[in-house]
Amino acid sequence: MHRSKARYQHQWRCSDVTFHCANQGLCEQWVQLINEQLSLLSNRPKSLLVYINPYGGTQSGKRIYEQKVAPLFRRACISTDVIVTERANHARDHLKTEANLDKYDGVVCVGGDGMFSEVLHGLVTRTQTNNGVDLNQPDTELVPCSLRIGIIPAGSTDCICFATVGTNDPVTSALHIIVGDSQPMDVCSVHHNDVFLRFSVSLLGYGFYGDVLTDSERKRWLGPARYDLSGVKTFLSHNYYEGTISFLPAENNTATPRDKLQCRSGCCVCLHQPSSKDGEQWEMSEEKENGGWSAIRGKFIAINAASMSCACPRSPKGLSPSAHLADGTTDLILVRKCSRLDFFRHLLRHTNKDDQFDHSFVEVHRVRKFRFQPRHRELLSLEDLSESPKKTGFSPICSARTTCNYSTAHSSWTCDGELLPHTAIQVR
Ligand SMILES: Nc1ncnc2c1ncn2[C@@H]1O[C@H](COP(=O)(O)OP(=O)(O)OP(=O)(O)O)[C@@H](O)[C@H]1O
Repeated sequence: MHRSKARYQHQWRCSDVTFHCANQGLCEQWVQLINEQLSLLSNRPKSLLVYINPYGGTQSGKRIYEQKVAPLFRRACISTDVIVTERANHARDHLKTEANLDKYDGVVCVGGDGMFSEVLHGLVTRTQTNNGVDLNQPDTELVPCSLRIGIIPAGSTDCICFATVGTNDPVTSALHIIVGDSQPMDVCSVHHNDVFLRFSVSLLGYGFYGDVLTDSERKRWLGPARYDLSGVKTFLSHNYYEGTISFLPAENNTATPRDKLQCRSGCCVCLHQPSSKDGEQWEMSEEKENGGWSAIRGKFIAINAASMSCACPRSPKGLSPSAHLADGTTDLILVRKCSRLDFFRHLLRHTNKDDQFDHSFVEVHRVRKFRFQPRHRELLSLEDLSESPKKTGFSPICSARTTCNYSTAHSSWTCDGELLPHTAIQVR
């Protein structure tokens, strides 16, 4: 009841307003004047490139676009080029190399968070390539993209749409796109040594969420229900992982992850953060803070970095309810080894009003950068493997001892719903 009410508050609907006038000449003047005024609104897009993932969520992306969104774009006189993707990474590769971006005012993705991530990677990579920026340099300054990305939700979780628009509703998103609304968003770059891995805008999760994703990938045929099944299985496995997490706190930031502020469009915390235009200032303040790195070594059930609240219909507050969309920080949440019951109590707080960080085994830091180093090297030798697997409870049934040890010494990082190939990462 409460949830649907909250979601309804953010829903937009089209409505018709009829003006009456007996004089046809005057009517025509009105129409001409309204059209002239609309064409002066430069933030409204006139031409869009649309990618539809026909297999996202319940496989209804094409129908959603054709029935709910295309008619609105037509009424708003927006011209579109529509590409229905034929394979994973089709949209990313097309944007990276082929798409004639000068033709468009924005790119729209019809799908879930994975589809958004594809479009983000395509656009950001293309912009860096065009400007000669080497993504493998972890400290390089990225050139901002000139095109905006619109999301028409048609995936399983649609967390990025929910966290930015407040609801997962294709009509609301289409109307925001039509009127030219925009919301800046932090983008984290993730490196392994000096190799660029991926960008992240929502959740980087090691341990619990990494394990849920790893398991759910094997159950894709189940559709969105796979997350529930894998969630229960991972919860019962109750694994923990050892490693060292180092981070650079966002010291000058006035807001904290435990204040009750919720970031919304026009948020004053985000508005007062250095923008990419102030890049030089930013670099200088980072230089000064270089000594300010902290390190925590321990056994963790979950390490989560939330660059936005990560709210979704199931968890309306998200993993970090007060995380900001565009303040240049991410909220690093460390859940240390604890009992299964305690971890359950922590998870439950994602769905109710209680402070989810108010547990002795949970800590949260607002950071600008962090690094993670697993205790065991990624390619383990047989000697390393002789150490006992780190488990607190049920062990998966497993015949090859070496495989068991390797898989229990490491989790994987989920990066906005994609698995990373390395566990030792640097994030900025
Ligand atoms: N034509 C296609 N065939 C197969 N996979 C595709 C195709 N187009 C895109 N994909 C891939 O499908 C994956 C999932 O898509 P998407 O994010 O749209 O849905 P989802 O996973 O159901 O939703 P969410 O990410 O919100 O949980 C993406 O990683 C994307 O790269």
